[in-house]
Amino acid sequence: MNQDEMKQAAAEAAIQHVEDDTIVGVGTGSTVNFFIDALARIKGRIEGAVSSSQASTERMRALGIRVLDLNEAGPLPLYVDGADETNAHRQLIKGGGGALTREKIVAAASEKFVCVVDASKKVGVLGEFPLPLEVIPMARSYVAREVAKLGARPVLRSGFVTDNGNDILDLHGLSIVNPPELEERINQIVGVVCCGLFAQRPADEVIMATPDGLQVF
Ligand SMILES: O=C[C@H](O)[C@H](O)[C@H](O)COP(=O)(O)O
Repeated sequence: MNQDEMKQAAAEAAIQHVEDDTIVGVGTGSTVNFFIDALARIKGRIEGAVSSSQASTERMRALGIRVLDLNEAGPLPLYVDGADETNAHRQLIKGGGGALTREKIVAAASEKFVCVVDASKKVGVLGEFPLPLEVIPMARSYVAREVAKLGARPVLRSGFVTDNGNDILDLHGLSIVNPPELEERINQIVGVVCCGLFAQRPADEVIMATPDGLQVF
């Protein structure tokens, strides 16, 4: 199985969590794109979806999936999304595609967060993948100085603007031994819109595709 086949296997396995006549929260990225394709095949069974990015919205609309505003959808039973890294505690780094803020909002508004990944995403300690922060543009230098005090090497994602009109700082060089604590500290820095650590609210279930089959934890 190559990496794309593993992403597809994990994403398609998440379809079993989708219940009839519900609104599904949908994440962003190459793994979730396989989930969207699978969701399109059962679109007659669901009421619609809430999207976490412009990219996912466009893909779902092109496939005929009804996309609703989160403010009109109410609490969601299920959110399905990928991740850039996961540890054994289902704590995640997300935001490689820059969609972390809307992803965190939709995840928070959902009862169950199912994360779909291939085996390359599983790590012992989070932080090898640079941790994305969405920041208000006028605050980016201030935030960069503050996160440097935490041991990070912040790099501005050049030429990238989030769906919310903000910048992304990617934090290199972190070995995140206490993810909830770091998430809390970063959340307190003025100018940070969202931290790509999903640790205070980890995934409820990770479906990980490996060359030998699916693992669920
Ligand atoms: O902003 C992007 C999201 O957090 C994605 O879920 C994450 O980057 C994983 O994406 P992919 O499935 O393409 O590896």
